Amino acid sequence: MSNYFNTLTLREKLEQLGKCRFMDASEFEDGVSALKGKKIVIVGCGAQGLNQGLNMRDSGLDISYALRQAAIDQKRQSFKNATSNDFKVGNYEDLIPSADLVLNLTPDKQHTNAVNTVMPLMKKGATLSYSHGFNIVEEGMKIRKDLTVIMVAPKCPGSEVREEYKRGFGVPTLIAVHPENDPENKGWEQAKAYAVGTGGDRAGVLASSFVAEVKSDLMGEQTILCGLLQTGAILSFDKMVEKGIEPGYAAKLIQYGWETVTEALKHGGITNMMDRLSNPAKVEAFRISEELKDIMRPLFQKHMDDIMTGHFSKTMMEDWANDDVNLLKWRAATGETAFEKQEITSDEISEQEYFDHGTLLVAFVRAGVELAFEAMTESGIIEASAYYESLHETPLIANTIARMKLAEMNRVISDTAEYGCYLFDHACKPLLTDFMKTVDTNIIGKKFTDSNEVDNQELIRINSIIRNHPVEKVGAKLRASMTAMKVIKSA
Ligand SMILES: NC(=O)C1=CN([C@@H]2O[C@H](COP(=O)(O)OP(=O)(O)OC[C@H]3O[C@@H](n4cnc5c(N)ncnc54)[C@H](OP(=O)(O)O)[C@@H]3O)[C@@H](O)[C@H]2O)C=CC1
Ligand SMILES: CC(=O)[C@](C)(O)C(=O)O
Ligand SMILES: [Mg+2]
Ligand SMILES: [Mg+2]
Repeated sequence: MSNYFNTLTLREKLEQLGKCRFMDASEFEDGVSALKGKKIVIVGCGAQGLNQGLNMRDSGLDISYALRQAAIDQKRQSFKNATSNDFKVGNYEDLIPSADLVLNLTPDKQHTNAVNTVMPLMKKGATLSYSHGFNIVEEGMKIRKDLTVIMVAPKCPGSEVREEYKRGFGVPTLIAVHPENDPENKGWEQAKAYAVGTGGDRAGVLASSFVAEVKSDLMGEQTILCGLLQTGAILSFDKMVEKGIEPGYAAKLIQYGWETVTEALKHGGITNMMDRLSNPAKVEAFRISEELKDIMRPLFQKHMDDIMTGHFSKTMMEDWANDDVNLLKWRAATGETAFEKQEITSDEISEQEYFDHGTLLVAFVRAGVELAFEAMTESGIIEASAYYESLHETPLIANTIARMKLAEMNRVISDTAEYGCYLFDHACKPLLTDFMKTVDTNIIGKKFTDSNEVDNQELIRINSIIRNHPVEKVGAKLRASMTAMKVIKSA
């Protein structure tokens, strides 16, 4: 097996990277009918497996779980997840041969192994599905020619896939059909029905490609979504403690601060998030975020380049082959950080105080979202995809930090995302050493200033730069269509 992306010609690479079409609601009018009555078997019952299955069953589909015999015998978490939710569970021999659609929702590092075990048992003409294209794109997995290969990739953690569905909504989703495996021309119909089953169609579906999904997904999770939130959390916490802010307060300001400031981002983009600051604090946050962008731009570009060349996946796969030595070491080290161990105060922090005392957090988010968006679009990823992978998903990841700090984020995201998150964090912290020396409690921990004096011309100039960034333009369009979909639903 070899890297599939690297076997493509430049023309083919650009064509695949540029696949991104926002699908119209009318394209989902057939609902789940292409999968109605079909036997859908999910392999793996973890973060995505359980939550996608719950949604699809509620949408009227026939779901069961194929688990490894050992997981059944030992009643492992996957077995408990499935049986406690009254799903039918069996081993591969029991369930795979009669499956019309097999959803491979095992961790990426297990895909080659899992697919090689499952594929010989699959009936002729069945469909194999992924929620992340790593195995196909980075490992070059070849699938039997009679099988259809599709992808339905929710742009968020598994826990939020379920929460959004229960709210009557869904999460933006990328769908794709592997061009090498669509012998009966049924891939798109099935992928669309699957996206309706998980509720994704209510939030927005992009007709994408395996290539575009993998390259953008890896970039988002390593940089703004997980990596930068981790780096920003640790550095901001340490700085506050060093400057005498009460540690319990500092930890709470970070744990819930990301969630609070990115909630404003979710509703009205960077413009609205920055507007929640006082005018002088906004001017300062803008200045700092410009500085942060200059410092971190080379690192964001390096992550994008290493993802494109296959260097990232090659080195991560070396760690897989080495029993995850680095992943496990880095996970343990994260658990030992002062931020992670600090108990938070029970004192209340008002919503506005998170902004007023968190100027630096806002600056980190603006810098990270814009840099990730810019690095992706400069490399051929289309804007809507880049928006979902940078701005849209940041609040969903911030929600996991609010629940139980970085440990919870790193537990819920995939192992692939977690590995890339640590990689970025370890490179980013030293880059910011000099910058952090300039940081004081006026931008993290306390209010920037009590005055509201500001230069009109300066404010106008800054507002215009913020509002005219391409992520704001595409964001306004995509958010408008999400609201529209919600309205249709409740009518
Ligand atoms: N985590 C997330 O939020 C997101 C994940 N994805 C993608 O979804 C896929 C699944 O990831 P995720 O949900 O994080 O995975 P998890 O680690 O949460 O779950 C993995 C499940 O697979 C089972 N499993 C592990 N190894 C094997 C194996 N060799 N053979 C069969 N089953 C195995 C485990 O059960 P047991 O060990 O008990 O057998 C467990 O139930 C990945 O492709 C990931 O990139 C996409 C978007 C977001
Ligand atoms: C949650 C998600 O979409 C990630 C970050 O891509 C992942 O967990 O792999
Ligand atoms: Mg993702
Ligand atoms: Mg991912």
